[in-house]
Amino acid sequence: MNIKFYKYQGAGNDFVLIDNREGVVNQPDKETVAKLCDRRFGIGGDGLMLLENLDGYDFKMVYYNADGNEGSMCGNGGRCIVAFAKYLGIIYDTTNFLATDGPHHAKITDEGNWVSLQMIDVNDISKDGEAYVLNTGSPHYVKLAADLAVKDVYNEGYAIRNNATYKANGINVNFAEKTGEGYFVRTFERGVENETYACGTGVTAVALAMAKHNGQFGNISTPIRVLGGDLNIRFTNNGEKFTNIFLEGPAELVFEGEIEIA
Ligand SMILES: N[C@H](CCC[C@H](N)C(=O)O)C(=O)O
Repeated sequence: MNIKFYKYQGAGNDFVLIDNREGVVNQPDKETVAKLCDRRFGIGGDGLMLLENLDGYDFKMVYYNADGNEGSMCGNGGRCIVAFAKYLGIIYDTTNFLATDGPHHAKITDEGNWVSLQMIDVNDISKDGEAYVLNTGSPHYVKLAADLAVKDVYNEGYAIRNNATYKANGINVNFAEKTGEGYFVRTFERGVENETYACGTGVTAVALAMAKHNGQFGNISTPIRVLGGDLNIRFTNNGEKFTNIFLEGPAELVFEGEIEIA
């Protein structure tokens, strides 16, 4: 059977999207997802998303990691599916949709390529040695690093993600380096099991962890550069919890086409 797909990217974090409002795809198996996301044998992407109908919301976001497993929340994917919903004419400039970690509110520009996505509130940030560990919809490990441009992110990230603490459930590993107003961040992603060009829940985790690290309170805005572009995170830290968290950045349709799935 041939299905129509749309390829999006947000700061170089790239996704295959399918309009599943009519149920063209029924819980795709692991092999099908992995093949669609394969850069040589398929379309290529860090993940696959289905946009589905859901009462009470504009749509539901169903997210799979590139390895075929259903993932936790994906921040850049969330921004891309908002741009997709606008492209399909489901929303105009604001939306409320449901993802695996709960309801999300987002705003999108008229041109449809800049999305501000509200993320879940965060109460707990724990420590693992010098690193910070927190859940921004997906689990993240955040560590400050020097000379990040030349760091071996694959091997160091792989070793942390597969150590005794994290091996069973996995974790996304972010390295952050202070630059000017903000940070430069590189991420090894669980479920892709490789470095990606950007990770939305990851840069959100970095911004929150660094506010804790630096003892910053009140309304904070943190610009973050990643391999695939620039993102911004706005939030409030009252000392006990982080609220009003918004992940902001580009989301673009790259191409669309048809592919045969079993
Ligand atoms: N790229 C995503 C994260 C995907 C989550 C996935 N790697 C997992 O932990 O299941 C983002 O922009 O937030």
